[in-house]
Amino acid sequence: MLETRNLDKSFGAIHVTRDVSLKLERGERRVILGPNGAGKTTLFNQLTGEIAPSSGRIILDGADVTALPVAQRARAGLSRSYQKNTLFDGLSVADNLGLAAMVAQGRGMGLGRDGLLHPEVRETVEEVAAQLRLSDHLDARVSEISYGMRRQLEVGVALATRPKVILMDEPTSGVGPEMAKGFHDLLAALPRDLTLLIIEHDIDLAFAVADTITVLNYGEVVFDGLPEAARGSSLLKEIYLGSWEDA
Ligand SMILES: Nc1ncnc2c1ncn2[C@@H]1O[C@H](COP(=O)(O)OP(=O)(O)OP(=O)(O)O)[C@@H](O)[C@H]1O
Repeated sequence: MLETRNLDKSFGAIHVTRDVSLKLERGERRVILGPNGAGKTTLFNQLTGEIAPSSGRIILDGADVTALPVAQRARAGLSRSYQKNTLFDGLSVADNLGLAAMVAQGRGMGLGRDGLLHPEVRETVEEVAAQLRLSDHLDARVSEISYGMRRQLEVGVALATRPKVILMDEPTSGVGPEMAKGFHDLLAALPRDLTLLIIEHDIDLAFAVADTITVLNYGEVVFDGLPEAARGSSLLKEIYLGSWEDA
């Protein structure tokens, strides 16, 4: 479903991703681990098209998208849930989901409320809200909901575009451990044919949601495989030191 072939990215003399080759099957949930500065976000930026790789290819659902701009990759089924807040604070939860659905369904923003009231848009809003346990908050303004709920809504906005693949950059950053656990349960319950690639710092949480794990260190893939095998890797223990001991 999503593949990278020998992705390399340098900023001047700084080599940030090195020969990164990954292959995600449809429905796979893969977690990317790695210390600060390992190149995780830079890898995501290349996948979405925000930055161009220095060399290498990106294949989405069988098509080479390496040269496609961000919007076209999104239309081809690649969606990203951002670490930074990309929600419309003054609008309701329903309208944030509705706008994402409208655009993805090719209905222009110019239609305004008429577009939001379209049955297909409403259906998507209700379905996504149910998946992310936001149904009771559809009429709340984003500025009124909790931080944790905003993080859920960010995933909802990505989901409302009906993507094939969602990239999530630390979806639980800043939320407490209890909430983070609930959040990962939500992710685990998403439709099984949806492919997820998730950057996560917390190893326990990573293991809770991952089918497979990739570890980046200094821009290089140093582990790629099943979580059970990751647990046994001495290289990972070295990279994570203390935090690994707690896992
Ligand atoms: N535009 C840029 N120009 C120069 N160096 C950059 C640029 N973007 C990223 N880097 C460098 O690339 C390295 C990897 O950064 P990146 O943000 O991808 O790591 P990360 O694994 O996501 O880290 P974190 O966990 O802290 O978010 C860092 O050393 C960073 O300073």
